[in-house]
Amino acid sequence: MASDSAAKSPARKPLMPVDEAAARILAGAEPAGEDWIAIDEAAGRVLAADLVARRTQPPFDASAMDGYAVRAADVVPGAHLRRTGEAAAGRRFAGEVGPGEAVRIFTGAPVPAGADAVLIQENTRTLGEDAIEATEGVKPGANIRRAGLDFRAGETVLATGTRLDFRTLSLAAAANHATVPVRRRPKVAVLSTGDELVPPGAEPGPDQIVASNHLGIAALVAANGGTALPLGIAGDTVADIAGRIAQAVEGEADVIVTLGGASVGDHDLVAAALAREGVALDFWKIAMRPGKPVMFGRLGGTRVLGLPGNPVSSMVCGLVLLAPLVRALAGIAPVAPLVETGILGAPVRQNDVRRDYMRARMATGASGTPVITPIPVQDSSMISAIAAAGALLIREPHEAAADAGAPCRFIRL
Ligand SMILES: Nc1nc2c(c(=O)[nH]1)N[C@H]1C(S)=C(S)[C@@H](COP(=O)(O)OP(=O)(O)OC[C@H]3O[C@@H](n4cnc5c(N)ncnc54)[C@H](O)[C@@H]3O)O[C@H]1N2
Ligand code: MOO
Repeated sequence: MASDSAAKSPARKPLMPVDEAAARILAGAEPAGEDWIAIDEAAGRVLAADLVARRTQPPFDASAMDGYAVRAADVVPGAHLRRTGEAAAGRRFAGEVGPGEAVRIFTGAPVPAGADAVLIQENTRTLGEDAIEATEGVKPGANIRRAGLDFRAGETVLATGTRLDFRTLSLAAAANHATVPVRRRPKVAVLSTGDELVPPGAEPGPDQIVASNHLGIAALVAANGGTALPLGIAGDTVADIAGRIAQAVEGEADVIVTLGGASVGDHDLVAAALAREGVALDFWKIAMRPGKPVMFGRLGGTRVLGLPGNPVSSMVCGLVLLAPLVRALAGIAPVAPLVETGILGAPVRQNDVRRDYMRARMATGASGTPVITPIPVQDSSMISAIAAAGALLIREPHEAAADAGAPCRFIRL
């Protein structure tokens, strides 16, 4: 954009780099508070303390296969063994396996005393009710999971800061925790602004559109460990916007996100409303495209992030600036989105003063390298384009023109 060129307006203060804005937003952000919750409710939560195993797993030497618990020394091809009982998962064989004996055993059952191997049933033949013939030998220890193979009582199985996902939640449960200490979820109040907005499903007037940004932002907040609190849609008046911000502060939101009204038009009133509520702006406008008019300030312990209303601007700012903050407050590492490298699938022009996050298609090249091709129209109103994009191609301020095949950096969507 020509108006961004420092050369054409030498007196203008340079825009703040995205990384500095992100660092200011994150300054001092750390997880606060802890809840004890039932393990059934804990998926997606973050441990606030180390978890120590409350039992040993497996708690006994257990069979890994269906077959016969035997003394390995007895078992050679053709050996006949007396079948003396049965051990199933949950129901052990109380006796001992003596010389020339075999106990029918199933996967997960405790291995009876006296046995030192499990002969799989495929390597046996049944000789009536009470005897079997081995068709193969077996090595001592074969098909036995030793007690404590997985973990032992008293051992730290999960460290503070671990997010309970499908793997770690299972481990916490197996270690016999019915309740777990987790970090409090940061509360993120989300306010849409604009007279033109109606909620999805409503009947918009001729000059109105359907508000969508708040739902995308709420989904992003939830995915990154926070709880989104809806503040509804404020009309374009300072009083309405300020009133809802006051409500969020009263509700002890950790973060307030406003959507729209961030620019310089007569109806862009978020900055004025924030000022009325006593929010000191740390910055307003940064070297980012989309997302230039983003603003940030604090009111006591509450951080206030004003995102631009253009849907793609709000989503990209959400991903690059808001999600890291939510993750830091939730105690989830790493906070920043992963930046990967690939090659360009089409030439790109020399960039201007703003770091660009271009909506792009992602394909896989011959050697498995990601090939990133920016889509032709980069208008920040196009929700369908970002919904279809596979990546955001990152172009640094003033980055030189580059041809297809040149290395590039991107964030996978
Ligand atoms: N003279 C200038 N005009 C603009 C500048 C500038 O530097 N000088 N910056 C442009 C840029 S860049 C952006 S981004 C936008 C940001 O504007 P606002 O944050 O004030 O956003 P609005 O005007 O409220 O809305 C923009 C656009 O997005 C629609 N919108 C708003 N909220 C929602 C929502 N919750 N869900 C869906 N769509 C929403 C709104 O209807 C508008 O169409 O300013 C440029 N202007
Ligand atoms: O920054 Mo605006 O977000 O370019 O459309």
